Amino acid sequence: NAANDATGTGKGVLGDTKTFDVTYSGGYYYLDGTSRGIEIATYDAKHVPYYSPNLPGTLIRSSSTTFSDPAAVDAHAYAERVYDYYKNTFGRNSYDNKGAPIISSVHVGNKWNNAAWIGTQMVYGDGDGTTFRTLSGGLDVIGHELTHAVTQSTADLIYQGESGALNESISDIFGAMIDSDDWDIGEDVYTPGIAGDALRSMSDPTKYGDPDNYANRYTGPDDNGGVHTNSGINNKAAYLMAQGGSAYGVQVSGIGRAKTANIYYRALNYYLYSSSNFSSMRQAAIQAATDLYGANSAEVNTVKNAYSAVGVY
Ligand SMILES: O=C(NO)[C@]12CC[C@H](CC1)C2
Ligand SMILES: [Ca+2]
Ligand SMILES: [Zn+2]
Repeated sequence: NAANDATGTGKGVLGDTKTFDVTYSGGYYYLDGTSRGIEIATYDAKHVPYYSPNLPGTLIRSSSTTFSDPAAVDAHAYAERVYDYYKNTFGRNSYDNKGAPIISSVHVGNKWNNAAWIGTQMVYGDGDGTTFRTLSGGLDVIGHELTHAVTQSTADLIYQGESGALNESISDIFGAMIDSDDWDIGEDVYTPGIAGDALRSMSDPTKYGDPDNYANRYTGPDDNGGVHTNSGINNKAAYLMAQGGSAYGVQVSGIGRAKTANIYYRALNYYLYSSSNFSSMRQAAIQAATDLYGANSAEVNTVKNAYSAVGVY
């Protein structure tokens, strides 16, 4: 209850100090905040794998309000940031819009170069220190993972083929909207020894070998039919929608991040469905923009041009 609410503090993965909600009980402060009206709690998995029945692990506590585990500090503080984004931007109360608790486990697996939404909670690996540093250190990664939960609660896009690529792209789009200073994904945790690179680029997916046009999509079996690759096609469309630009001879005038986020959020909630493909993504975005801005609006025109620019009709 409010009486036990307290403010914790600690250094994150990149050495920055942040504060977050904790609860005091019996001589300890726990990474378990309830001041937002929902529970946000962070656990130490103690290296069990992401499929272990022992998840979430041990609720992280400290004998003072200072927390010394950077992975936990960022997982907890960034979960609050992502909750606040969805609540403040769209009025959405947690990933299910019904106030579901947001549970995260850090130190999952052994030097695991990954993070995931496992259907019930978020899990973060520590990385091997070369390919990744501990993955909760990226706000866009946490935004990406929690958006998988939002997608699961709305369109529930099937995680393979074109619907799977859209599932991945929706997570990248909102990860980039929340981590709002760039159009890269994972830059804060990817290859700590190499400056300036990222796992994926939305402004130029081809920079990291992902397609930026439907004609160049991957059609093989790997990675559930290339869900982390073909996401580049829709990521490029979203980038062009927000920032403007030209691709493959098509000019797009940008409508900004906020309107782009509104269009995708509305498409996700009302027009996308589990087997949506890229063509239905185009239609869903046009319909959402029509609802929001009018049939003959500049916004609708931009949506059409953005999808034409990436070869999606
Ligand atoms: O795209 C992803 N999951 O679907 C990633 C892979 C590395 C970052 C953490 C999780 C992004
Ligand atoms: Ca980023
Ligand atoms: Zn993902």
